[in-house]
Amino acid sequence: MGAKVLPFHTALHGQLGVPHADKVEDHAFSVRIEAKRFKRANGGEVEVIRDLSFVLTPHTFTCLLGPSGCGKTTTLKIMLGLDADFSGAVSPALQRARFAAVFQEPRLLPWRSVEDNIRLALPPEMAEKDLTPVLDAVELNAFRSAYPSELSLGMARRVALARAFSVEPEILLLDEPFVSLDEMTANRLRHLLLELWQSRPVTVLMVTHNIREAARLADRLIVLSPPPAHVAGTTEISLPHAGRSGGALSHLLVDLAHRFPSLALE
Ligand SMILES: Nc1ncnc2c1ncn2[C@@H]1O[C@H](COP(=O)(O)OP(=O)(O)OP(=O)(O)O)[C@@H](O)[C@H]1O
Repeated sequence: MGAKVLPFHTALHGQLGVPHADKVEDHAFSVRIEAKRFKRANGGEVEVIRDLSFVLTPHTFTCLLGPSGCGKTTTLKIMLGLDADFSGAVSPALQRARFAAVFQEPRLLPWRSVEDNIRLALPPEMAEKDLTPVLDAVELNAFRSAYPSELSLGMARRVALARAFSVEPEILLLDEPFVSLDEMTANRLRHLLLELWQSRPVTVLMVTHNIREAARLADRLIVLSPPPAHVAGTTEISLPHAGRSGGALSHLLVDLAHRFPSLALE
């Protein structure tokens, strides 16, 4: 199955004041996984992904949803170049892009301060970068000299977000970054992510199980099938983010649950 080119999201580009690309194909980030298999301990193989293709339109916020074990993390790993053992291809634009990734575990070096954890991720040309704005954004300036053991999980996740944003990525991949946080902290971080995403052009792909989270953050959802995973459906969410609360959010969720019944069961 060939890569699908999905419609260019002109409304969002207008909203963010981002110049239109001449041709989507020049800039879009495409992923085509014809097959991904894992070896089993008994010597057999299991096919986790088959004919999974999607295109990320630049500067959009996409959520990747699907049943547990369908290959979402594996897809991110392939995109990050951490798993090359698959048949298919990712677009050259994707391979060239500056990446940042945020995982469930903040993955901070315990022997380094907050500031050093962020600074270590910077490319050489940004070595002297002023980190005050990004630390202000995550409200951690007062903790820039603190060590990870002195931080709560929510604070450590904020450091991970700040680290990801400080490298000024073209693509930000997030793998359930807010799971197992209390709802208030998770909401604060979602809001922060949205603000950071709106503050500069970055293409975001976030894996989540949380349909409510996806409905609040994404402007596009990609829903995967059970394994071997392929794209079961995609949908655009055009409702402005500021309006995604109360009755409007409930309507959106009902509509999504109707369109993708498997998500309602997650
Ligand atoms: N290194 C590995 N070796 C063998 N099997 C693996 C390996 N990594 C993942 N798998 C298998 O591949 C399948 C997909 O795993 P993956 O972590 O990508 O799923 P997921 O959709 O992210 O799951 P979840 O939503 O539960 O986090 C699972 O069945 C998993 O057991």
